[in-house]
Amino acid sequence: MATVNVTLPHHRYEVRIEPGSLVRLGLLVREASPHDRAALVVDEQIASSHGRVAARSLSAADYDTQVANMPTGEKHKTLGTVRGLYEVLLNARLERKSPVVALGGGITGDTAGFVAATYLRGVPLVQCPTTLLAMVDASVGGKVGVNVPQGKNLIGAFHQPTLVVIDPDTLRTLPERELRCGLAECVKHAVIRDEALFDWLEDRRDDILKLDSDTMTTLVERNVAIKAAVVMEDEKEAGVRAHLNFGHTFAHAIEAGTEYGTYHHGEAVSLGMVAATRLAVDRGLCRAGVLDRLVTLLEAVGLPTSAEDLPAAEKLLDLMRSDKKVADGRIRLVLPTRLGEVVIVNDAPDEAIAAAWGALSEKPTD
Ligand SMILES: NC(=O)c1ccc[n+]([C@@H]2O[C@H](COP(=O)([O-])OP(=O)(O)OC[C@H]3O[C@@H](n4cnc5c(N)ncnc54)[C@H](O)[C@@H]3O)[C@@H](O)[C@H]2O)c1
Ligand SMILES: O=C(O)C(=O)C[C@@H](O)[C@H](O)[C@H](O)COP(=O)(O)O
Ligand SMILES: [Zn+2]
Repeated sequence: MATVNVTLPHHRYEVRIEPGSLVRLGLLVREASPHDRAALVVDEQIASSHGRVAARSLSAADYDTQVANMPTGEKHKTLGTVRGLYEVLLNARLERKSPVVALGGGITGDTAGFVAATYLRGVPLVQCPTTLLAMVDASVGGKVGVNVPQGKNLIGAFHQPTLVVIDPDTLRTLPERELRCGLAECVKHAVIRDEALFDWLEDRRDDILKLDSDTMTTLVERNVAIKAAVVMEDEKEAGVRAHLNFGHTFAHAIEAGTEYGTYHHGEAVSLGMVAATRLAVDRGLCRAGVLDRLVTLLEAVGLPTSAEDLPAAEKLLDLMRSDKKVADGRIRLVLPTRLGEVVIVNDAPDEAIAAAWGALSEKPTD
């Protein structure tokens, strides 16, 4: 069992990483957020499996638990879903001290988290991630929110959890496509902060894809530590937290530009990191060898590095202008200078960004 502490100016919480801990969820929630009632928001896909274990555990810890199913998929990370969840909480008369427990991937965590941030102006949130992506990234750091047609996560809040409970054993039921998506954010962490993690991912990728238990726990621990460190340095993205957005200005444009239906977030991030790194190479910010190693690793774990079905570059550029990092109308991009280090640039010409989009759409040559 490992615990990563997240200490912020006005709040602190534990990220508990322990195989088999889902059965003890109720007791862990009671320690962090005692009350007689709780809401369990669960991804409908896992409601009858992990959801049942979590609901039993909460009841055994004396929570009167209101279970709300969250529809699966990025298309449902909307204000419409939020409204439905508000109804459940209101009808159950949940109070200010009643925790909302989010069980599922990042889509459940972000949506239920936004509900927790706004219901009664804010109630305790417990993140219980069941995808690799949500374990290593989405469950930590307090970004919650939903998508709109204009862009990803454009409506949201910062609402830090009271507790994060990670049971890596829940990954055993995760489809392989989703495991690969989680690895995209792990590669991102390695590129922005930790060259040694990049080496380790190159070495251990087969153990990871086989879900070797010790390897998975180490993978989650190392990535949570990076995410927590960045968030502790800059909780509300006034500065370095933007580094966690490496690849995301491109990724979010892909997701919105394809109506949130074609690419999963991790896949879009994979494409986005390739585009951003190619731009960095073109602008002389980093060596071509970095791009080569990045593409090789992403492909080795089965993530996309090119896409022929993207919308036109003008549409994607337009979507990039809705990014939350835009300042004074300028697109701000996180670009690598070497493995383990990135910089923020705001002077990449549209033509250079369009060229990076164009290169992404080119068929790779053997
Ligand atoms: N808040 C943040 O800091 C942050 C960080 C990264 C990503 N995100 C957001 O997270 C979302 C992506 O999250 P995701 O990749 O977890 O997607 P997701 O929530 O859609 O989960 C992926 C799929 O796995 C299924 N699933 C979940 N757990 C399972 C399990 N244990 N066994 C079997 N199936 C399971 C789900 O039903 C879904 O089909 C995006 O909306 C992204 O914007 C947020
Ligand atoms: O926590 C952060 O900060 C991140 O940027 C993590 C990202 O992986 C995540 O996708 C996040 O939701 C993107 O942030 P956004 O502010 O661009 O929506
Ligand atoms: Zn992300």
